[in-house]
Amino acid sequence: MAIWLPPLFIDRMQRLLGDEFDAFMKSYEAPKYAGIRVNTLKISNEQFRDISPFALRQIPWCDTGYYIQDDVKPGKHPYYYAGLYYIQEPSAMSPVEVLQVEPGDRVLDLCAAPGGKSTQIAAKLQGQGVLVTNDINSERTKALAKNIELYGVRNAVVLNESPERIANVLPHFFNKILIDAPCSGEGMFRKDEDMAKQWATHSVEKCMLMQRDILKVAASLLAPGGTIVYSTCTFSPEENEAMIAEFLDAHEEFHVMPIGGMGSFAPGRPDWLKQLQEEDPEFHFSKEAIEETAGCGRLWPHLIEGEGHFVTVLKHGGDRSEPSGYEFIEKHWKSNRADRTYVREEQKRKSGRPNKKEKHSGQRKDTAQEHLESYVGFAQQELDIDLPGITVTYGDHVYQTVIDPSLLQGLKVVRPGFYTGTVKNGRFMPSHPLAAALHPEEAKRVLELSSDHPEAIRYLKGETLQVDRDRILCKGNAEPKGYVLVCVDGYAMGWGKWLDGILKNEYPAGWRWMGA
Ligand SMILES: C[S@@+](CC[C@H](N)C(=O)[O-])C[C@H]1O[C@@H](n2cnc3c(N)ncnc32)[C@H](O)[C@@H]1O
Repeated sequence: MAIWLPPLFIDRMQRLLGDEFDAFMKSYEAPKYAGIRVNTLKISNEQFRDISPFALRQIPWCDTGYYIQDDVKPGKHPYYYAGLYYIQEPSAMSPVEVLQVEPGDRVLDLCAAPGGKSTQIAAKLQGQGVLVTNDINSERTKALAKNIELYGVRNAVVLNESPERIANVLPHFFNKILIDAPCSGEGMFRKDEDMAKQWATHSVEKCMLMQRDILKVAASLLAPGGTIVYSTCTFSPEENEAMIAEFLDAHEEFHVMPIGGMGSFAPGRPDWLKQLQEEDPEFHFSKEAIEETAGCGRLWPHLIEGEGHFVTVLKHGGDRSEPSGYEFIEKHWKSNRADRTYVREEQKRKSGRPNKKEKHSGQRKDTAQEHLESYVGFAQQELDIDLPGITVTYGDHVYQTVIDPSLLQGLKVVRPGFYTGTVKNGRFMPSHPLAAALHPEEAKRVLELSSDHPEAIRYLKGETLQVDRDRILCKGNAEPKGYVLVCVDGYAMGWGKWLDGILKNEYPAGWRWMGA
């Protein structure tokens, strides 16, 4: 056998799988599958297939997902830095596919870090609607925010919260919710041997407690007629079918929308639930709930080309015409906003909360207003772009947001919206996420680099480049001097500032190309 597996896990799988066990064990000798998913916020699926530096083979359950050879390094190409694709394990692409996100949806990704599935949801939204992406682990939300920004997402809010606290402020707000639950990770042992070693610590029992709590709250976040997708990357029935049956018994208005037995999804295992119930008095499910779990979907490493996954679509039977929490909130927001701009005044001192003197003199409000004006001036002069939502300032930072900022008060907000830039000494400095989200036709000045030329990597390493005036493509009557959107083969990577034949590099230090 190629990798070490916990003996207790082997015993359990043998008992559960019976005749299938040998084929299952053989899958651990097969190589793991590598995948990338095209980021259609930046490039169409067809265009990417035309320019892909790697040989691509379609993943059956995801239109924009492709197997790549295990020996290529997709993280070492300028297209990765331009956010053209996300490197993702093939089976991990399935939960968002079955959530069936449409432009305009209000989607919550409750356990989102580092953001693979959030970037997939954002691509499906195509900039329309709302994505609230959350993780309870503050360290992991840093990677989540970075991925949202690298992939050019304009309509997301990033939170670092418990599901309960989100439900307190946004009850019944979302029409689609993804719970990619923390789990014991049994399906990832082939991909990541450390997961096998840590299996005892991330025990099935501990994970069940977290999953149960998260599922319990999710129902109060969903609008009538909405959909919850629950997924794990583990095999144990306790974390999968048992969680679903328990949820169904507690929420009679929900049903499983069957996917098991369709396409690549093997059916759920109601027989395993019956067995659990017989062996352990802690488990008790209704007959109906047990039967419904046949509609859950399982991806098995010995049946498909990918790792182990469990996916279930839970549909709320409520009438879609019933007003959702979102409709109440939206009405309140519309009646309370005079124009498209909003000044957030009661921020903490560090990020701009007014001190007593400012509050009474109105000085803080003036500063925020000035920041807004300097952003609007920049946008009018330098961009050709129409962003959804409203502009807000948090201290010196300017964001565009699609959610009423007053709703987020009291929550730990990592990004209140799309971070467009910072105002320093009265001047608006565009952010890197703004550049990453732009298409060349939305910027006044563009420099095109080629992925075949070393200049592209030199730019990504943070080097200053010598660039002749005639290489800066200017729109209308713009002059080459100023902020330039630096692109690779037509796709934005970041900013540079051009003056007299020199392009000052604005690519942020923490994002740069490392190594050769
Ligand atoms: C399987 S990972 C998510 C992977 C992510 N969906 C992706 O595709 O990149 C599970 C995540 O759940 C988070 N988590 C654990 N308990 C949570 C809770 N109660 N509320 C929200 N997130 C939680 C963990 O910090 C972890 O990042």
